[in-house]
Amino acid sequence: MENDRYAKELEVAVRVVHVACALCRRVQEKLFSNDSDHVLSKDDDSPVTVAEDFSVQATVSWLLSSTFGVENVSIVAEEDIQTISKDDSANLLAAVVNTVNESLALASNYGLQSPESTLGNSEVLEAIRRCNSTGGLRGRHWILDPVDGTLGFVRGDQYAVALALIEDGNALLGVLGCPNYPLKAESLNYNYQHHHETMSESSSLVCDTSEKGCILYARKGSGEAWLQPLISRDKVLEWPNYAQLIRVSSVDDPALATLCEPVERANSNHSFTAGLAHSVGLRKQPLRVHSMVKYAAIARGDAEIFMKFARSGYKEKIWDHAAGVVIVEEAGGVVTDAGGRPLDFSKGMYLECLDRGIIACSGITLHEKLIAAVYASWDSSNL
Ligand SMILES: Nc1ncnc2c1ncn2[C@@H]1O[C@H](COP(=O)(O)OS(=O)(=O)O)[C@@H](OP(=O)(O)O)[C@H]1O
Ligand SMILES: [Mg+2]
Repeated sequence: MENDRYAKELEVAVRVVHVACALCRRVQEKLFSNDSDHVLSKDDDSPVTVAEDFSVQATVSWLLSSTFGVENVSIVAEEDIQTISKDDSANLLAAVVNTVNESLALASNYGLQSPESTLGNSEVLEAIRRCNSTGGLRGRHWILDPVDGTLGFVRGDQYAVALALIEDGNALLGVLGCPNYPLKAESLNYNYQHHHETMSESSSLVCDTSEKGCILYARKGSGEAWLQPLISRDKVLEWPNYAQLIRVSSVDDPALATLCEPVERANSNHSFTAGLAHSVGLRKQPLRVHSMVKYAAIARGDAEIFMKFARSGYKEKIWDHAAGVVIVEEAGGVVTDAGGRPLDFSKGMYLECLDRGIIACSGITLHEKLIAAVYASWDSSNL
């Protein structure tokens, strides 16, 4: 039956992302209790929790392979095996193996199989190495960003675990774990560190922990996007875990619409997007949000527009978008490049054919206005 297609894959993917989010929350708790061993540096010098990235990648890889069979699982993921296989990476590997085993031991709480015995170095390395697919036009591939928005993660702000399934180049399933996105978002400027300080000052707020963090997911063509709360660590995940349907905002008046964009100027040209925003009549201050939580915000109706215009020469990666695009589209939104074309996930690891930038909107009215504004202003921009 058409409706049952990919139902198992989607359920497993959501359960796996629950495990990954629980892992991230544990690491982040350690990070903010002054355990700074977790903060290492990536080759590009951006602060990043390298151990965390590898741990999530190994955990997701092991769980998908044990559920569907190693031979049936191809994964395209952000982290490659080089960094962790170096001779001087023994401490990093030990930390990762430890975190992976802690996480997998809890997998049965999420309805997944835990390993019969703890994994050794070589098994964890093998799980990471298996994520070496490059995707493409043929076959079925899982697309994973283990920790998207690493800056947001180290700042105690927004970050996401993103898992998508593409088949023959089409993004079919999207799952976004957003561990710091409150279920009832008064503000996307929500800050984890501040939240914890406030909680320790006031015991009456302790019950709020269950209100923090959610997973969004959707299957392409279903016309439905769902949100589940994360569960606290002493609970067992009962499917479908209070899943609720989500829908994009119905606001189509630019004066009332909220724009979301990357925090870092290096990742998107803020002055160009400000020009577009002004020319279509946006009046509100833009929200700068780390990670694919921007897609989650559009899908949930907390904002109406997401735009990203990277500097020329930067190639967008499929794992930074695939899960978010499926969820926004099924929640009723529109996502294209700046030429109005759908994002093409069939060209390998990169969005090779991307025209200039990405525009995601809650509806077609805002989207058409923005595309027209890009055409009107592109030539005078310096991008
Ligand atoms: N120069 C440049 N331009 C555009 N995009 C870049 C660039 N460098 C990195 N990246 C990718 O952007 C991902 C983070 O995007 P965000 O929207 O979360 O950025 S921001 O933190 O809000 O500024 C980030 O994902 P993560 O590495 O998973 O955090 C990168 O894949
Ligand atoms: Mg990313």
